[in-house]
Amino acid sequence: MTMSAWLAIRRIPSWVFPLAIGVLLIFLPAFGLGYSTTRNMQLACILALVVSGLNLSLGYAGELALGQAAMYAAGAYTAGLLSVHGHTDLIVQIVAAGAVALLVGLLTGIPGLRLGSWSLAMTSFFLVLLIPDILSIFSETTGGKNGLSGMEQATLFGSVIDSDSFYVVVVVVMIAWFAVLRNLVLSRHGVAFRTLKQSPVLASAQGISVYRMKLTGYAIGAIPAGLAGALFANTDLYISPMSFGFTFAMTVLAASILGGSASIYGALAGALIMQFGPNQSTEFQDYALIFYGIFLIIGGVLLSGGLAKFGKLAIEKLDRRAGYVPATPAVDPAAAGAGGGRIDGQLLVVDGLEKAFGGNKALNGVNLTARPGEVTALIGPNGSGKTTLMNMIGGFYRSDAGVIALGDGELQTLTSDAVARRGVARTFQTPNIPEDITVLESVQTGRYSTDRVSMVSAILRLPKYRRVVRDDRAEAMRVLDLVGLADQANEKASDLPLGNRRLLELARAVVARPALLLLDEIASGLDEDEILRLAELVRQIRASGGTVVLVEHNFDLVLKLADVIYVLARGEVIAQGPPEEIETNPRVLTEYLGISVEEVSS
Ligand SMILES: Nc1ncnc2c1ncn2[C@@H]1O[C@H](COP(=O)(O)OP(=O)(O)OP(=O)(O)O)[C@@H](O)[C@H]1O
Repeated sequence: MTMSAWLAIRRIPSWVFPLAIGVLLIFLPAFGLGYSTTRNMQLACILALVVSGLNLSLGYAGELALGQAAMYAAGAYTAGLLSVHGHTDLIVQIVAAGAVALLVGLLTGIPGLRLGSWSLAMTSFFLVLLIPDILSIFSETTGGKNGLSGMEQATLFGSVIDSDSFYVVVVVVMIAWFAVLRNLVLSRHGVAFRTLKQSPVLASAQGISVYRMKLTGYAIGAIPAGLAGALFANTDLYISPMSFGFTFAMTVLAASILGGSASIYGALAGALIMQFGPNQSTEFQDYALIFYGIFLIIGGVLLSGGLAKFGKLAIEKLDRRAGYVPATPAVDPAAAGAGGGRIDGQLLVVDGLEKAFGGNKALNGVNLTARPGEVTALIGPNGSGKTTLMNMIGGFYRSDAGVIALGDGELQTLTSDAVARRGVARTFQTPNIPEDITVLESVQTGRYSTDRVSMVSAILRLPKYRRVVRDDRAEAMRVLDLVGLADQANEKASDLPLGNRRLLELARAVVARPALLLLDEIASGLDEDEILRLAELVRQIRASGGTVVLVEHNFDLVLKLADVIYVLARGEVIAQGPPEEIETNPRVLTEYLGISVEEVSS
C-alpha cells in the first residue's frame, strides 16, 4: 500500500471500519453463504457478545471472572421460559434476558469483589460448575438435564422471524452492543477502567472507587452475555445445560485471550477463530480442555495482547512509515475560564495525628498547618514518617487518633477515593503513569472527579458529555502548555523520560485545580535544569492560590521553595518555621543533616 493511501485511510473516522465490517456481515448470506457457514457466523456473533463482556471486566477493569457462562445461561433460560409461556416477542425476551443476567452479575459480583483478590474468579468459577445442578433442582420448569424444549419461533412486532432474518437480527444486536461498548471504552470511563487495571492506587487517588468501578465493569459485562443467551435460545429453540458448562466458559476465555482481551473488536476476532476452528471438529470436543489450555498458553505467553495487539502494532508501524501524526489539539488561552488559572486552595490543619504499625509508632501526635498560596515542606530522615503522613492525608491509611481538616470538612474517616473527590490531588515518588494512554488522556484523567458525567451519558454521547469532553481537553491542553508538554500531547505517556513524566504527573494533579496538592519527592532523579523547571511550576501553582504540601529530600530545593518547613523525626515534629529559621536550627542540623553546630560555625 502506498503511504499516501494509508494517510487517506487514517483521515476516515475510526468508527467507519467496524461498522463496515458489521454491514458486510449482515449481507454475507446474500453472497451465497451456505446454511452451515451462516449458522456458524451467527453462533460466532453470539459468542462475540459473551466474549465482549469478559473483555470489559478482564481486559479493561482487570478482574478475572468466568461467570459469563452463567449469565449466558440465565439469559438463555429467561428467553426460553418466556417463549414456552407464549411470550415470543424478541425485544421483550432480550430486555428480560439482559436484566436477569445483570442481576446474576450483581449478585455474584458484590460478594466476590467485596472479598477482594481472587475471590471473584473463584465465585464465578463455582457459579459455572453449579449451572447443571441449579437447572436440575428446578427441572420441572427448566427441563433439567433433558433441556428445555417447546419454544416458539421468536416474533418481532407481531410477525414471526424466519431464520434468514434472525441471522440479521443477531448481527444487528452485536453491532449495537459493540457501539455501546466502543462509546464506553473511549470515554473517560474507559480510561478510568484502564487506570484501575494498572494501578488501583492511582485510580483511587483520582477519585475512582476501585470496588464500585470493578463491579460496574463486571455487571455491565453481564448484559451482552444475557442478550447472547436470548439469541442462542432462539437459534435452535432448544437449550440444555450442556451448552453452558465449564467447556463453554473456557471457550469464552480462550476467545478473549486470543482476540485480545483489552479490545472490543478482538472479541469478534477471537469468537470467529473459536467458532470456525476448534468448535467444528468432533475430535476436538473430546480433548477440548487440553486444547483450551494450549490456546491460553499461546494467547497469554506468546501472543500477549492477542490479535488486537498485532493489529494495533501494524497500524502504529504504518503510521510511522507514512509519517502520520494525529493533530495536537490547539491550546486555547481562554480555556482558563473566568478565574484564569486560579486554584482555590483550602486550609489544611492536621491535629494530634497518630499512627502505629504494630508496636512501631510511625506518627506520634503530629500537628501541621498548610495554607493556601503557600508551599509547606515536610523534611526528615528516612523512616521519620513523612510518607505515612502523606498517605494518611490522602486517605490511604486510617489514623489511630487525630483530625485532618481541609477547609470546613474532615478527611480522617474518608476512603482515598472520597478524599480525592474532596479535591486532594497528589504525585507519586515513582511516577505512576498507566501504559497505552496518551499524554493528553493521562492529564484528562486528573479531571475524572470534577464535572462528573454518567456512563449512560457517555454511551449516548449526550450534550453534557460532549461539553465535559471539550472542557477536559481544553483544560488538559492548558496545563500541558504550562508544563511545556503541549506538543507531546499525543505521545504515549509511559514512554516519556523521567523528567517529563514528573511534569506530566504535576499537570495531571493540577488540572482539576485541587483544594490541596501533595507532592512526593518530585525532584528525585532529575537533573539541575529539570529541578529548576519544576520549582518554577510549583511557584506558579502557589501564586495561583494552591495549597501545596511537599515531601522532599533535596534540602536546597526545600529552602528555595518552601514558605514553611516542618521537620519530622521518629514520627514527631521536632521543628517548624520559615526556611531561614530551619536552616540554622541546631536540632535540625544534628538530627536531619547529621552535622554538629560546631561544624557549621567553624
Ligand atoms: N505499611 C507499613 N507497614 C509497617 N510499617 C510501616 C508502613 N509504612 C511505614 N512504616 C514504618 O513507619 C515508619 C515511618 O515510615 P515512612 O515511610 O513514613 O518514613 P519516611 O519519612 O517517608 O521515610 P523515607 O524518607 O525513607 O521515605 C518507618 O519505621 C516504617 O518502617
